[in-house]
Amino acid sequence: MSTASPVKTTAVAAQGVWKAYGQGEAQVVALRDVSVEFASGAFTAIMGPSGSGKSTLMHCLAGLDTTDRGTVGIGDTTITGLGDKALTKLRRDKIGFIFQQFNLLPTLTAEENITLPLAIAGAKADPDWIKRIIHTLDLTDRLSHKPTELSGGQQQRVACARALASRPEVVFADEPTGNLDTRSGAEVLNFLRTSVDDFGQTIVMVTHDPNAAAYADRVVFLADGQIVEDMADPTADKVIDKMKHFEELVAAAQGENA
Ligand SMILES: Nc1ncnc2c1ncn2[C@@H]1O[C@H](COP(=O)(O)OP(=O)(O)OP(=O)(O)O)[C@@H](O)[C@H]1O
Repeated sequence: MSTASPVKTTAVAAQGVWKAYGQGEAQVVALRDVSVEFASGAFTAIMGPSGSGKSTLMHCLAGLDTTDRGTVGIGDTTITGLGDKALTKLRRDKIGFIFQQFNLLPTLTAEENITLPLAIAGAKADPDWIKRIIHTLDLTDRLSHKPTELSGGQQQRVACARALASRPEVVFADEPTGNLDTRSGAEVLNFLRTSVDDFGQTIVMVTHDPNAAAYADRVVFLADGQIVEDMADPTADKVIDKMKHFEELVAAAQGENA
């Protein structure tokens, strides 16, 4: 049964975001006036060439980095200008993260890794919800294992369960299949898709892989710090085709910035 609301609200929004690193001649402008909205209950992929600003955008959206100009909102909270303490609380309460390197704590079991963020937040786990995620991820037999006793695919499925445990407003996934073989990667992507379709989860995923992007509802393409394309209902072929034209897109974006 789908729990997603038929009326799409905005889970994450960036408005006029600029971000530069360094000073003077050495300055790199990573984001140039980026405005983008991510609907609740949708799965969006962010793609673009290396250095196009994907990680910077995700870090700014997730409150892991500050913007130079512009605003970012998560749900009904404007996070721009929040202090460290408020940002930490917001990330803990409203955001789930999935990283390429899994980032599980090696001394804890799979189950402890899944529930640790809730414990740190002092929040009570919803046992039925946790059970449902663990069952969907086929981790029931692995809960007492430590990360070193799990395959890469199993570790990433534990990381998925951890990200969803608090039912966050949005899950940011940074190359979640980058370290996985094709089969394990497909299992993780199928789960992310299921979490959107069945649980109404919002997902924003950075990826280089057109096959991974095809699991999303939408692909936002970045080039040279700007959004150059917004594709609905992607297929791997459509994405590959678009990537072939990236040199033209980059040239067009650079022409506008000249
Ligand atoms: N902390 C930093 N200090 C200086 N420059 C940075 C920093 N972080 C990113 N950059 C620069 O900003 C630009 C955008 O980087 P970003 O990592 O967002 O790109 P990306 O699209 O995620 O790249 P990749 O696909 O290679 O991970 C690049 O030119 C990068 O070198």
